[in-house]
Amino acid sequence: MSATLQLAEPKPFLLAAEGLNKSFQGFRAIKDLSFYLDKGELRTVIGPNGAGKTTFLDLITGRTKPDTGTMQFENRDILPMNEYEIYRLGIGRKFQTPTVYTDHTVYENLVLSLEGSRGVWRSLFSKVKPSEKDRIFEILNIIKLKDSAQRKAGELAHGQKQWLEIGMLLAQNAKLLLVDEPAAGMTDEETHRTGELLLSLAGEHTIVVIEHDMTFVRQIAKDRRVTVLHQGTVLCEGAVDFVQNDERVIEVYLGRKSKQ
Ligand SMILES: Nc1ncnc2c1ncn2[C@@H]1O[C@H](COP(=O)(O)OP(=O)(O)OP(=O)(O)O)[C@@H](O)[C@H]1O
Repeated sequence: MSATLQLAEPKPFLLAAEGLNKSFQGFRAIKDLSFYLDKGELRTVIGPNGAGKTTFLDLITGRTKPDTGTMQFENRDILPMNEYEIYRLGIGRKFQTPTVYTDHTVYENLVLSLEGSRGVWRSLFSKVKPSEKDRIFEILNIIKLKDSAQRKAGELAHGQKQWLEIGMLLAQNAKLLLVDEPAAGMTDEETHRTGELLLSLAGEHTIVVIEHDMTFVRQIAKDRRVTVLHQGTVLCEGAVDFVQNDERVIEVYLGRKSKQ
C-alpha cells in the first residue's frame, strides 16, 4: 500500500500588501513596500520619523490610495473600496491621540461603537440587547474600566482613554486592529498595562502596533515578528533581538555605522 503525502493547504494571510508605492508631490513616501500578516498576529512596526509608518496605515484603511501595488484583506482586493467599506470589512484604527466621545460615559462610548451601530441617537436611546450588554461588560473587564463605566470619557486619565479606544475597536468587532503609538504620553505603569492588554488580545485578534518606545516594543514583541520601516520600505523583519542588532537598523536609528 503506498502512502500519499498530504500537504496542508498554506493558510492565507489576513492581510497581504504587495509592491505598494505612494508619492506625494514627487516625494516617494512608500517604496515597493510588501507586508504580510497572519491571522492572530501581534505585529509591531517600528522605524525612524518619516519612515512611512502612518502613511502605510493610511493605505490599509483607504484614507490614502497607493499609486501602484495590491492590498488584500481576507483574500479580497480592498484597494477599490472606500474608507467606510474597509472599516465595515473589519479593519479598525486607533489614532495616536484618543478620539473618544468626551461628553458620553465609558459605557455609552462602547454602545456607540457596537458593530453595525445604528447612528448616535438610535444607539443611545434604543434598547441595548442583552447580548450586546454582555459584550460591553466583557469588554469593560478586558480594558479594566468596569468601575468607570458610568464616568464621562472626558474625565478619564490619558491611559484610560487609550484603553477605552481599544475597547471601542473590540466593540466594533474589528478583525484587524491598527494601533498607532498607544504608549505615547503614558506613564511607565500605564505603558506596561497597555502592553498587557495588547498581549491579552493577541491570538484572538490580529493587531498591528506602531511604536517608538523600545521598552514597550520588547514587552509586546517578545519572540514575535517586528517590522522595521525605513524610507517607505521594509528594511528588516524578525524577532526584536534580531532587528535591534541588525547593522542597517542601528545605522538608520543612530545615523551612523555601529561598527566599522
Ligand atoms: N500628505 C502628504 N503630503 C506630503 N508629504 C507627506 C504626506 N504624508 C506624508 N508625507 C511625507 O511622507 C513621509 C512619511 O511620513 P509618515 O508620516 O508616514 O512617516 P512616519 O513613519 O509615520 O513618521 P513619524 O514617526 O514621524 O510619525 C514623510 O517624509 C512625510 O513628510
